Amino acid sequence: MTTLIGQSPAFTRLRNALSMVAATDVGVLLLGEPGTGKETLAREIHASSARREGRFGVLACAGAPPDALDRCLSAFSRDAASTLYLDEVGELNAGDQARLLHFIVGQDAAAHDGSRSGSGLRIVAASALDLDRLVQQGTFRRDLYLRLCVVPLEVPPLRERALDISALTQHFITTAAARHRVEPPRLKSGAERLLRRYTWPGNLRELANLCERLVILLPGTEVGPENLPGEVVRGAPQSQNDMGFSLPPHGIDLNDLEAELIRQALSLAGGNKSRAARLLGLTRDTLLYRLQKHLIAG
Ligand SMILES: Nc1ncnc2c1ncn2[C@@H]1O[C@H](COP(=O)(O)OP(=O)(O)OP(=O)(O)O)[C@@H](O)[C@H]1O
Repeated sequence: MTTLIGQSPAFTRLRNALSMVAATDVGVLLLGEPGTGKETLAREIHASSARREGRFGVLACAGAPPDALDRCLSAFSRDAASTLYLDEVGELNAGDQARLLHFIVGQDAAAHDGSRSGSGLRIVAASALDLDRLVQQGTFRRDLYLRLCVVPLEVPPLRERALDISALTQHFITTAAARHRVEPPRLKSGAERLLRRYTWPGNLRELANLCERLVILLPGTEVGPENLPGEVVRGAPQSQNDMGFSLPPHGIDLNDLEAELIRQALSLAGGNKSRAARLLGLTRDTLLYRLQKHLIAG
């Protein structure tokens, strides 16, 4: 079982909510980007619940064979108390959505009228897609959504858990080194800083993969910034491109911006037109043409 790492405020809030829902049997919907730890959290709900002795099953709904849901539901509902994790539940086709709804409604009715003996099957669903939007678009049944989503839990992306990055990195390095039976590499402070600054679009999975790569390629050595992938070194900030400039939401006047950049280049180059042209990636002739166009005195 995975040791749950995380002390950041966002993760602590989630962990508290998790222990509250684990004590109940309500439907839980985990919402979060790929790789944020949804399956790990679903396993934690199961392991901290009264069902911990029962089975934990996983169905990846995206691309599942036509009868996979049916087979899972009947196999797991035979057990006394198990949990079924439905990953990417928004990918279920219309037929499977109807079957799942029918199963949940039947189970709830049996619990109410006392005709069910055991504790039934608990469904924990997860989605990286915005299920609410799928409901509005008519591709996901509202009645099923309401049954699955008694408690929705938002799983934060790693970029909102910067305080957890060092502990997670250590954890992934230590466990990968033990798995591969090698000495763990040690991170220099510059490398650690870059890992904390990066925005991790692939979330914990991307960090875990990088740690495993470092363990395999650099066992027992010191890891510096030069050993990290380019995107981590560059920082790849989400809202900015490689130029460090983003178009403001209200837009700009391109003509005015060009004139302003030319003035700044001339100022930086101390009035030297050839140097100013190089700063702007232009030939000297093109710069002269643009100086005339913007009526800028050279
Ligand atoms: N809190 C945590 N502490 C330590 N490791 C974690 C934690 N959460 C997730 N992990 C690890 O991070 C990796 C990704 O987690 P997981 O598979 O649960 O994410 P996911 O959101 O279900 O991914 P996907 O959406 O791609 O199915 C796994 O290696 C898992 O063991």
